[in-house]
Amino acid sequence: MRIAFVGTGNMGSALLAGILAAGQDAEEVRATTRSAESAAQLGSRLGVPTIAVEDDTQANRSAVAGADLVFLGVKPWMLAETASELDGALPDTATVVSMAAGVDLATLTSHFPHRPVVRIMPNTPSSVGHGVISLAAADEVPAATIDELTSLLGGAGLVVRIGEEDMPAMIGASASGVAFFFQLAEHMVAAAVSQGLEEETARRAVAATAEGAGRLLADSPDPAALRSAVTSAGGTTAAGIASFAEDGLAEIVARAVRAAGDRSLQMEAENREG
Ligand SMILES: NC(=O)C1=CN([C@@H]2O[C@H](COP(=O)(O)OP(=O)(O)OC[C@H]3O[C@@H](n4cnc5c(N)ncnc54)[C@H](OP(=O)(O)O)[C@@H]3O)[C@@H](O)[C@H]2O)C=CC1
Ligand SMILES: O=C(O)[C@@H]1CCC=N1
Repeated sequence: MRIAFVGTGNMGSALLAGILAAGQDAEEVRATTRSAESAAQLGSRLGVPTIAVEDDTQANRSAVAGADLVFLGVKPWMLAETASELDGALPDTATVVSMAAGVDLATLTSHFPHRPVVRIMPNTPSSVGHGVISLAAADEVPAATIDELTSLLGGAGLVVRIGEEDMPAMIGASASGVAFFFQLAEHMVAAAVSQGLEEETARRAVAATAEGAGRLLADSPDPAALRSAVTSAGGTTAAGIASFAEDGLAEIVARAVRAAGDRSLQMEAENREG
């Protein structure tokens, strides 16, 4: 299967790294970036032929020529411009896969009429094969295409087929959600350092704790039960959990998850109008 990545930055390269590590042949992939510097870095890091638009104004058109799957990893507001640029270069049989937050399937279909269009929402742990990739497809996408895509993306992590109406919740829970875990880790490191721990020690301890928590959750996805197993009555964890409750952690997290999803809907409207 020939694959093009148009725009291969933080998210595109994470997804590509996961797919390659799972066995996708790098020679079958073409990637593009805006700058020559990014293209050189990506090419040497992933071993994928990469062309920069800065070096070759036809880079995106050349990359998609002959492709079966075209991943769009440019910023959401660039989708319309990218679609016009690819007009006439995209093979009739190519499936278009957008990872843009804030561009809905109807808008994608209007940009790429007569092409099967799929919307995915990956997250950055895709680079190490532990991503979450939500997938919503336009009605006319053949089941065999979705199966093939699901199998490819499975190399980068857990693929969850959803209706598009669930995209905002999945953005809050996984695509943006992974950053919420990172932010909690940042605050835990800072708190430990403020109590005298060396920063490097704190970072390593928090990272290993996050990895351990993730592994336990993967085996038994019931966070409340896992938390309960750590929490002795009248003990240290109970003191910390009570502090969280007093400060309204549940509401703080709910608002953040909702804010991410709401912003995606707002962006969808902006990108429809724009
Ligand atoms: N970051 C994340 O965790 C997630 C991002 N997304 C979505 O992924 C998309 C990309 O986001 P992200 O990876 O964070 O952004 P980045 O800025 O890291 O990546 C954008 C990429 O597009 C390239 N680019 C810019 N202009 C062009 C052009 N004209 N032609 C070809 N390539 C171009 C950039 O090249 P250069 O580096 O040279 O500028 C870069 O490789 C967005 O739509 C976002 O909504 C979805 C889920 C999660
Ligand atoms: O912050 C963003 O807009 C992108 C989409 C989801 C994660 N990062």
